[in-house]
Amino acid sequence: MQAHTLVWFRRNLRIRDNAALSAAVKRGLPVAGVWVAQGSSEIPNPRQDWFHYQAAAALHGSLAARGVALYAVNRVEELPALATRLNVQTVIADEAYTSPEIGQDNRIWRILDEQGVAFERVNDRTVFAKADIMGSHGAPYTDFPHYKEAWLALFRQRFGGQDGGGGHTEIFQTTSVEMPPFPAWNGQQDMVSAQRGGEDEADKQWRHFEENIGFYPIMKDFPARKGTSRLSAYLSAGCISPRVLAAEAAGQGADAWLDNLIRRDFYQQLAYHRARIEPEFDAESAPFSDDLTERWRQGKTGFPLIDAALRSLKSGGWLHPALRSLTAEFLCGVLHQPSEYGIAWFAAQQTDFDPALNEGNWQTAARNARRHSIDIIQTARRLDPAGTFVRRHIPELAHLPVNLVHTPWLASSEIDAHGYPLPVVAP
Ligand SMILES: Cc1cc2nc3c(=O)[nH]c(=O)nc-3n(C[C@H](O)[C@H](O)[C@H](O)COP(=O)(O)OP(=O)(O)OC[C@H]3O[C@@H](n4cnc5c(N)ncnc54)[C@H](O)[C@@H]3O)c2cc1C
Repeated sequence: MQAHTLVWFRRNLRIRDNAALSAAVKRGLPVAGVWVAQGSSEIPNPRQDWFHYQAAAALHGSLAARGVALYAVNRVEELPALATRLNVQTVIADEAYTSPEIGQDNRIWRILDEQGVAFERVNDRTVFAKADIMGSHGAPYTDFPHYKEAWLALFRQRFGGQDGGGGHTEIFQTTSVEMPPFPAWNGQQDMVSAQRGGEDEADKQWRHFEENIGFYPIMKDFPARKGTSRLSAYLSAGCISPRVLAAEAAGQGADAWLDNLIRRDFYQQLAYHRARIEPEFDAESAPFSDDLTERWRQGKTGFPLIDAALRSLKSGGWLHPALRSLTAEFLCGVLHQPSEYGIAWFAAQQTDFDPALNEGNWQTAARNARRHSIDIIQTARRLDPAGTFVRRHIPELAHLPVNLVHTPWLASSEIDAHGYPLPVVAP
C-alpha cells in the first residue's frame, strides 16, 4: 500500500478553510480522512450525534468528489489499525481544548508513536490557537474585556482587514485506492432538531443571517424573533470556519456579532489552560433538591419564560443566548442549586453542545447570580414584551393577556391556567 497522510476530522467537518486538510495536502502524499462516530463526551447527546453524523456524511460526499476517501469508524480505538492498513505516516487532527479529549489524544498518540506514525494537531476550532493570546507572565486571560482587547490587536495585526483564510485547500491531487461507502445511521431515530448538519447548510445559514447582520445589535435580545445567527451547531461541529466568519464580520463592521466569536475563543482557551473566571466558590446553595432541579429541567417551575425556554430546549435542542443565561442564572441564583446539574442537562440537550463553551458560560452565569439578584419578571417582560415566546411554548398560558402572561399567579380565579403550576419559590 502506498504511504498516506490521514486527516482525523473531529470538530472541523468542512473543506473550506480546513487547516488540517490543508496541512495534509501540503505533505504531497495521497490523503485519506477518518471520522469517529463515538464522541469523547461522557454524557449521551443523541441529537448532537445525529447532527455530526449528517455533517460527516456531507463531508464524505464532498471529499469523494475530490478523490479523497473518508472512512467512518465507530470507536477511536479503531484508528491505529486503520493507520496501519493505509500505511499512514502522519495523522493530522484539529487541536482539542478540553481535558477528556486531550487525554484521549495522548492515549492515541502513544499507540501511534509505537507504530512509527506521527500525530500532529493544528488549530481549526477557533480564530486564534490555544496559546496565541496570553497575558502577562504567560498566564491565560481570565477576564473577557482584557482578552478581547488583546484578541482585537492580534486580529488587526494578523489579518489586517483582509480575508481571514477562506482560501485554504480547494483542489486535491489525491486518488484514493478505495472509496468506502458512508455507513447508515444506526442511532436513535426520533430526534428533533431544526437544522441539518453539513457545510453547505452552514454556508446557507450564514448567507441568510449575513443579509440582516446590521440589525443584530437591536434584534439579539428578543428570543421570539430570529435575530441571532443560529450558527452555533455549525460552529460547534466545525461545518463553518470561525476564521472565515471573523474576517467576514470584521469586513462588514459587525462588531457586536464579532464579539461572540471572540467570546468563543475566550472560553476555549480558558478550558485549555484549565483556568477559571474566578476561583472555585463554595456557593451557599440550598440543599440539593431533586424536585427543584427536575422541575427546572422539565420547564415546570411556574415562571413562564424560564419554563418556555427549558421546554423549547428540550424539544428542539437550541436555545436563544439570552435565555441560556437567564435559565442558568435562575438555577444558580433563584433556586440556589449547584450549576453541575445545569451543565449536565445542557450537555445532553444542546445540538451545539461544546464542553468548553458550556462550562465557561455556566461559570459566568453562576458568578453573575452571586453578584446580582435577578428580577425574573422584569427580565421576562424585557425579553418577551408581547409574551409571544411564552405562548409559543406553553399552550396552557396561550390565552392569557399580555399583562398576565409572565405572572399567571396574579390572574383572577376565573381565568383557568390549565394546570400550569404556581411558582416553586416566591416570585
Ligand atoms: C449556560 C450557557 C451554556 C452555553 N453552552 C453553549 C454550548 O454548549 N455550545 C455553544 O455553541 N454555545 C453555548 N452557549 C453560548 C450561546 O448561548 C450560544 O452559542 C448561542 O445561543 C447560539 O446561538 P446563535 O448561534 O444564534 O448565536 P449568535 O448570537 O449569533 O452568536 C454567534 C456565535 O458566537 C458564539 N457565541 C455566542 N455567544 C457565546 C457565548 N456566550 N460564549 C461562547 N460563544 C458564544 C457561538 O458560536 C454562536 O453561534 C452557552 C451559553 C450559556 C449562557
